[in-house]
Amino acid sequence: MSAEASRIEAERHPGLPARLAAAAILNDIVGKAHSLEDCFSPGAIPSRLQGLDPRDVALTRSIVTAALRRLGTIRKTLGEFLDKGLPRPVAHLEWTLIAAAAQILFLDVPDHAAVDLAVRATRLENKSAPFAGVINAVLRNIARGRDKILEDSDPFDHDTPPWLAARWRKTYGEDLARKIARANRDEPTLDLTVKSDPALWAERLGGLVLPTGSVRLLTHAPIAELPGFAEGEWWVQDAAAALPARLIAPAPGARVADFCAAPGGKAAQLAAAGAKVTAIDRSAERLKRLAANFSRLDLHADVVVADIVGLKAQPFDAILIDAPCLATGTIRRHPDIAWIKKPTDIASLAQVQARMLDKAVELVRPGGVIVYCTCSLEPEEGELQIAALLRRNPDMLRSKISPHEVGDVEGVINNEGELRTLPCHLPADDPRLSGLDGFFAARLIRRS
Ligand SMILES: C[S@@+](CC[C@H](N)C(=O)[O-])C[C@H]1O[C@@H](n2cnc3c(N)ncnc32)[C@H](O)[C@@H]1O
Repeated sequence: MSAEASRIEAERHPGLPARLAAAAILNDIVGKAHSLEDCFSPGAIPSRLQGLDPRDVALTRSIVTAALRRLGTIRKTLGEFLDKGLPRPVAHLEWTLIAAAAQILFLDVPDHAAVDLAVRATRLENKSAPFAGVINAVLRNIARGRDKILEDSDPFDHDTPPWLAARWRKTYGEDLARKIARANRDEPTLDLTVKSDPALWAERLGGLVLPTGSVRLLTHAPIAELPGFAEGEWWVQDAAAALPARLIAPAPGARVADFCAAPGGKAAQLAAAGAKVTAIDRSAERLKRLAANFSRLDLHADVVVADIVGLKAQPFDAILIDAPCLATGTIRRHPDIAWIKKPTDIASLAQVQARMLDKAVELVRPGGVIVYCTCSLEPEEGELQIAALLRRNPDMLRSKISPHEVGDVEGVINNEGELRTLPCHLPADDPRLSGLDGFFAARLIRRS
């Protein structure tokens, strides 16, 4: 089919552009390791969303997210119905199948629409058109076998990459590793950090106040349209991500550095608590987002574009390090992470984290505090990193975190007095309101 004929076909079938975009984005993410956020950002290259209206963009995102959350289950199912696979010249049809299977199995899309649009997408290209019958048959089989497919699907055995499953089993044991995988399957809530009066904002927004002080909502409304956003009364931040900055509890006017500050959720907490914040990040682009967030929130920080490792500055009273990491604690929110990160990434990230910790030890005043955190479930980026720092620096001591400081949430403080939240923590009667991102945090004090 010519490009013009394809355009006309897409116009005649309003759901088609979103399906084409979903298949292309899945290929960009899983095949080429682009991140989910990048693919949906306004400057995405390549842009798959051009010409789509906001409803289609939202549908595309739902399809991609559902497919990534359950990619292992979908691929296993396709393998059963397509035992010889797809010939190399049309291998990209796997993404059309995956996007359609995600709609059939996990979204509220009528089977006939999902199948029909996948078949139409297949017919758009001359080389794939002869496979329209195969695509139709496979997807109809999936629709017929839905109940059994869902019953047999296991979040740990099928939807967690084997290398991550093996790591979590070793670190957390079989039972907890399975609970983490189970929690990663669920759509996360929207958590907000409010400047003040969480009870009032929970009431206005129809949410609830968590024991940690965050406000939790179930909504798919555009964030900017929610009450209080334009007035700068709150910002979006997972409830676990809101804990590390609280551990600093700065005195009014204390000089606090936020190493790796952008886009600024934790820096905003420190500024709102009365600290004089220096927000440092090496990404000028991400710091623009921090500046925009601070302007909306009417907060102030000194913003510095710099690589932490070579940073020169006067000593600080406290330093927060939210180090770059594998981010395996945030798979609920970013299911792409499970498929684009590699075990070999850990060693290089751990090296950068150790250098940032050493820089913080150099730049914190005697008696000052360092809080180190990562949103990783991997001990090399958390517990082991701190144990190694304490071995290297006899001047540094752990300042144990008390359960009371983190809302007495059950099971989140380890024997060393460090914070270790998991996606399966904070269960709720309504399972849709459960869960936390997986965070590690430790608080250290430099001897006077
Ligand atoms: C986990 S994000 C920070 C999130 C932020 N603290 C918040 O709460 O909104 C990690 C940040 O580290 C920054 N980064 C990575 N390596 C860095 C380096 N060597 N020096 C400075 N910033 C770095 C990245 O640009 C990224 O913005």
